[in-house]
Amino acid sequence: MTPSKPLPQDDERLTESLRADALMEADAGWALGADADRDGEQLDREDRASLRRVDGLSTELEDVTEVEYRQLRLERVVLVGVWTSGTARDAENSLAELAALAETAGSQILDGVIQRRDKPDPATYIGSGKAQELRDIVLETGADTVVCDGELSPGQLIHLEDVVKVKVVDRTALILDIFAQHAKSREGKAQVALAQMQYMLPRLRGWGQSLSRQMGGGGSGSAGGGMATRGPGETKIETDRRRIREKMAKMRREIAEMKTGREVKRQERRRNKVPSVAIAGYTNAGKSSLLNRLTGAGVLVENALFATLDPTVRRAETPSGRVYTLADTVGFVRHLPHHLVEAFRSTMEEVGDADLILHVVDGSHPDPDEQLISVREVIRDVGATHVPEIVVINKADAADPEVLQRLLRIEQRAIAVSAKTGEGIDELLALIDIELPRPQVELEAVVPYTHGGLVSRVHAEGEVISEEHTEEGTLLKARVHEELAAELRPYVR
Ligand SMILES: Nc1nc2c(ncn2[C@@H]2O[C@H](COP(=O)(O)OP(=O)(O)OP(=O)(O)O)[C@@H](O)[C@H]2O)c(=O)[nH]1
Ligand SMILES: [Mg+2]
Repeated sequence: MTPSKPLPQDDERLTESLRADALMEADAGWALGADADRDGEQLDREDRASLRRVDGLSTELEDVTEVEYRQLRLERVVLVGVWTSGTARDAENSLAELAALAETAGSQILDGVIQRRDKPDPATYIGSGKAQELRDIVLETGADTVVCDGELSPGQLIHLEDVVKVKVVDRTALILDIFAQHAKSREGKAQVALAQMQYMLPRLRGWGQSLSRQMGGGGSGSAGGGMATRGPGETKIETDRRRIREKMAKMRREIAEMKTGREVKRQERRRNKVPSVAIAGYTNAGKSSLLNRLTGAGVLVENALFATLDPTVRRAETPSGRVYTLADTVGFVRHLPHHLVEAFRSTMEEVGDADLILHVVDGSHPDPDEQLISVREVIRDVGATHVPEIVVINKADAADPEVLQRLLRIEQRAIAVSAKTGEGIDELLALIDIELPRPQVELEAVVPYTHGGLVSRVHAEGEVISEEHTEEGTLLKARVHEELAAELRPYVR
């Protein structure tokens, strides 16, 4: 057993952190030789542990709130999962996903452990005995952070931190951090910042300390300084809470305004009767790749989770020439922090408004069924179950053919494609054409050549059955929406 040295007391901390800079150099040198003397003497090991710990202390542990609030700057992490139900494989998949999330956030994974329990320990999440073992792993690997695969209560975070003596973060904080790194639009950033504040609020008590520094920055990039000073009799924590609440209220108002702008655009699209298709699916399933493949649009594709955090809407055309909009959406993930489900409702709402959902699933993933289930849960949450769905099993080039066959059998309307190679894309385009709502009015009209614009609109917004150039004008047989039908009325035969 590795002897675990007690965490330095607060008064020691100052001295330690003063020493930290000087030790950094020595530490770097040590790291290179770390593996070589892994089996060295006990004392040596203890030394290593204390060096590592100081390293972590320099900013991380003391300023845990600040770090958490912006960017976690996770570097060397150990993952911990509590396996309460399902098979061992489920638990492993969940931890593998946590690893992908942590990597996306920019960290190096040193180790991962799963603890079998009926339910998470209310005090330390994994139980105090296991927490001690975890402390040993932290020491052995030189990790500076432990990432737990779940949402921990503020108390659990603190207790576990006390035992493992490095920063402990949970899945929620991790996802929030990734979202903060990836959000691009003003609205996206504001939503993430709001979700982060919501997450922070109940966790202030435990982490106590000063919040004033972090209030200056944050995901929103809001103005710092000039914060109200503490009123008489108000404790630091109360002031901090009040500030956060005020800021949250302001942010909610701003988000509401931004939402109105987006709503207007959506209304416009609806008035123009342009059918809309929403691409939804688990994160990293290949939604953006599919959008690019279907429209030739240059949307960011990345082998990282949550590459897309802002809705992208593109114009597309069916093989028969019908125009529709295609919207890329935020990827879903299991245990999406509920603050975020709320915050990202806007993108999801787009899904509920769509005429058709392309539900993209990664056919090469170890458990695509689970992905389908969790995405459908979200679809249900945002009240979009009435929208017809095509299950697009992507990455057919990399998937196990048997898995593809099985999914195609169980899903009613499903198609296997590869956004990478283009396999199945033509069939998908044809399927979209079939599934998109058809314009209601069928008519035959002779449009004078002076009204060429109207003919183009019939092509774009309706469905041309036949077209002929006659002496009086263009003879069109077409299906169009009511508004266009009204405009064509003078020329109807
Ligand atoms: N082999 C293979 N890889 C693919 C295919 N489609 C996408 N990928 C890869 O999968 C990764 C994720 O693709 P994205 O299009 O960014 O996925 P996304 O669903 O938009 O992901 P988020 O926006 O992060 O939720 C990238 O590395 C792609 O190159 C495919 O058909 N085959
Ligand atoms: Mg994407």
